[in-house]
Amino acid sequence: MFHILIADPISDEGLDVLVDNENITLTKDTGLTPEELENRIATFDALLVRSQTKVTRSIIEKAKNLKIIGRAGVGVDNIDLDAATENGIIVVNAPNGNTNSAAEHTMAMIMSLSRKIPQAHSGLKNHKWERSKYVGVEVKNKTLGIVGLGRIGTEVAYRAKGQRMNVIAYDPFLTEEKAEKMGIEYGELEDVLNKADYITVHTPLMKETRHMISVDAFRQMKDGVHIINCARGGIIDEEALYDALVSGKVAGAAIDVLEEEPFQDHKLLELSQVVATPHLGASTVEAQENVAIDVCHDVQKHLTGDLVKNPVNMPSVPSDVLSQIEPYFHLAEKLGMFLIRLTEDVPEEVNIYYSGELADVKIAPITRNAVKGLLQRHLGSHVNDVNALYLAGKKDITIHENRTSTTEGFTNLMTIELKSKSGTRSVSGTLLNGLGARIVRVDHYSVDMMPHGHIVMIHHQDLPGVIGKMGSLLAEHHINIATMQVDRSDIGGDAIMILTIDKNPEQKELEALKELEEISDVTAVDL
Ligand SMILES: NC(=O)C1=CN([C@@H]2O[C@H](COP(=O)(O)OP(=O)(O)OC[C@H]3O[C@@H](n4cnc5c(N)ncnc54)[C@H](O)[C@@H]3O)[C@@H](O)[C@H]2O)C=CC1
Ligand SMILES: O=C(O)C(=O)COP(=O)(O)O
Repeated sequence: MFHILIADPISDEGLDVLVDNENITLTKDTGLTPEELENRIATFDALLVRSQTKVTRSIIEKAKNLKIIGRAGVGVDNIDLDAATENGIIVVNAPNGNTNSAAEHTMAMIMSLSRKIPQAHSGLKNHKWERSKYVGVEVKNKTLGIVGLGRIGTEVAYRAKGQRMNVIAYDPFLTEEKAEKMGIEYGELEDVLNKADYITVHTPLMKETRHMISVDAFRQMKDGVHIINCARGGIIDEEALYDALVSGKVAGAAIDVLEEEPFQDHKLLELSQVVATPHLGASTVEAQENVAIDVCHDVQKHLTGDLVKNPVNMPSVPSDVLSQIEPYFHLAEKLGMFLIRLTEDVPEEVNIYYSGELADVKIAPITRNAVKGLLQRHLGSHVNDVNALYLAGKKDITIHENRTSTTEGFTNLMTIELKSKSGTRSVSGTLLNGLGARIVRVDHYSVDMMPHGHIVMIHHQDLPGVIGKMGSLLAEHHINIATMQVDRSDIGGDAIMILTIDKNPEQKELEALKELEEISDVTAVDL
């Protein structure tokens, strides 16, 4: 049974996705204080939030059962992503569902600011007919500067063009060609600041964007510029904005978000040239349904073992690519689990070679599964796809991915090589069409075994009678051999025997095998 805590208001249309699942229980408890959330979180498998709940490191560290945090919206600046990743908790968001609403809200703010609609409305409500006080400006032929031309910025650009505005945009991923195609001007941040009559920000809030609109940025702007922030508080330095408004450098500002929310008492709100809404960019019936449905689908997928569509702390995999690579996840994990048993030394370096069909697919998710398998021996079930690479880094294990053309006759081949102080061990595996996963090579020995069950790997000397002795010894211990593979380097030289047996061997049984003089090493692996 999975327990989901809904800590912010999430649309019922989305929750319906989860309600029908008999393995899921939903607990709605919105408005918890950080301390209350910290005290409650331990029993939950999933947490659903919007922007209001701050999911801090201390909450995450108390969340011993938490597997997924779902953000019904775009911005994840309220979630400590590093802490989530370190603790193997996947974070998913709903990046597409509120784009339109946020863009429409931005346009509404631009128009409100230009025509002083909120101020005039509030005058009338106070029984004041003050037509001359609320003379506005047209937006037609004015230049809108967009900082951050992602989903929302792009939609704002198209709408502004519909209002006959000129648009100039800055985004690290915007090229001159793309700008030209969109019929907008391409600029650096400086150009946007210099040329725009209206400046609207649509970047995420991150280290790089915190206070990107600062005293210095305001200095570069035209006198009488209008500022709009429907993205995140903190992108604009609020002190600098206040001063620029008071000095008249900025004619007006429209604010949907501020650094500290809720913000009913902020000094910016005391200025008549500021119009504000309480973080309403995504607050439409449509957007809330969209984001809730998207995020609930992902939460359900993750809890039932499927891959999610919108991971934030892991690269996402398009579904057509996923269908190609998912069959390899199991093989990769088993190869990692097998290989780590072949050394008692601290792993230092892992090289993963992908060849044949595998050389042409997206390999990063397969690598994560291989590393997960490798680390599980020492780190236990705490390791998962989300934190495998992070934990490997923490243990100073370097991971290299390589694509090669050496297929050794297989249509696909994956080899993992593990380096430690005592040397290099390796294992290769393939997916046989219709027959599933096989381990086909261990170090330089060829084998053909299913990566499944109780496996005993024996290094011995290639002499007549060794196999018989081993068989008799196992029989004495009532151990039945299910499959056996043997390979050797040369006649009478080193040889390898891989057995699958019907039960987990006890230590004393392994010790008994080691006592046979022709045997140099015995390793048991449970896959
Ligand atoms: N007020 C509200 O209710 C809402 C606010 N938002 C906010 O809007 C933000 C943008 O949302 P989307 O457009 O969906 O995200 P997005 O990821 O599609 O777009 C963000 C864009 O910012 C650009 N960017 C990043 N760093 C930059 C920098 N230093 N300078 C210029 N551009 C930079 C990125 O390249 C990207 O194109 C979200 O992060 C969220 O915080 C989103 C929805 C509703
Ligand atoms: O999606 C976003 O980033 C938003 O800012 C919307 O926030 P909300 O879900 O309305 O609290």
